Amino acid sequence: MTVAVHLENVHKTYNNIPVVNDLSFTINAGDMFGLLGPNGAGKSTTIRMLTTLTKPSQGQIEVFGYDVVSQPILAKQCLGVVLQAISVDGDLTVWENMELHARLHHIANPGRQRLIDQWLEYVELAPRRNSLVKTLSGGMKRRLQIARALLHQPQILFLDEPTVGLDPQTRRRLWEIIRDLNKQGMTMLLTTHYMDEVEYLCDRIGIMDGGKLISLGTLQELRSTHGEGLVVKQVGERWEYVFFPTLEDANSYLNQQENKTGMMVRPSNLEDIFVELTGRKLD
Ligand SMILES: Nc1ncnc2c1ncn2[C@@H]1O[C@H](COP(=O)(O)OP(=O)(O)OP(=O)(O)O)[C@@H](O)[C@H]1O
Repeated sequence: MTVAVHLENVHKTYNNIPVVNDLSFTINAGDMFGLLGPNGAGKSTTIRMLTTLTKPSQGQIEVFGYDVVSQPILAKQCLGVVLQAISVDGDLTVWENMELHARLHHIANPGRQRLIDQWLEYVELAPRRNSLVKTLSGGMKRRLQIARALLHQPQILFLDEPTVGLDPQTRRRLWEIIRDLNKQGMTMLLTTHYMDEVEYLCDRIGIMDGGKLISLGTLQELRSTHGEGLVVKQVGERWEYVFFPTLEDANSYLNQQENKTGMMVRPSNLEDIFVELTGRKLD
């Protein structure tokens, strides 16, 4: 199994304040990995370190075997990145944005034109190739960012909150693109604070809070660790959640109760686990 990303005891501090704290995990080639966490958890900082945009204060990061600090150029050749802020130039056309990026990556013709055509076609922006980027919708700009990030044929794509601020239909469309790229063999790491996004897209999930990785695994592994069955109890004005190893355990607990008023059993989900781990809900 080829290792795509490896972080070992990674720390990042800004003005002596830790924002990423002792992060260690591995992503294998072909994985679709989701980093879930609330605002300020350290997800963007982690992506910035992984993509050589900022250096870790401590620890080691490798992308496809290349150290991001000592071999940044080689690491950058393997990776594509779609940052949270729309980073395409609004005063250039779609085509010019692609062309500029391709030239920056020293992609020579005739291959350059073919690759631009291919990726614009893929993200369904070919009909808008001569439009100024500032005239595109948010979803189109995001798709352009993705097409641009794929031009130099990276092995891994990093997406920082790719669907934030997009309407539900546009989100779904982007999800299909992300999923399809992964099916074609592209390793993906995406950050998000949307539960449904990780549940729908990701085969492994890392939960970050306060700069730390507080849980890691597949959804099924997380559910097995924290409990697959849940009893929800109404206590006065609030709801109390009690985890049980299995749904049957939760049911038998409920059956033993004399007064079952305000109690309900259901399978646990990612949101329950997140709330259990962090003590709060995501926005
Ligand atoms: N350049 C910087 N200088 C100082 N503090 C920073 C800098 N970049 C990030 N931080 C701080 O680091 C913490 C983590 O921020 P980060 O953007 O990595 O979190 P996040 O999980 O991606 O959240 P969001 O979803 O809001 O982007 C925050 O408290 C943020 O204010």
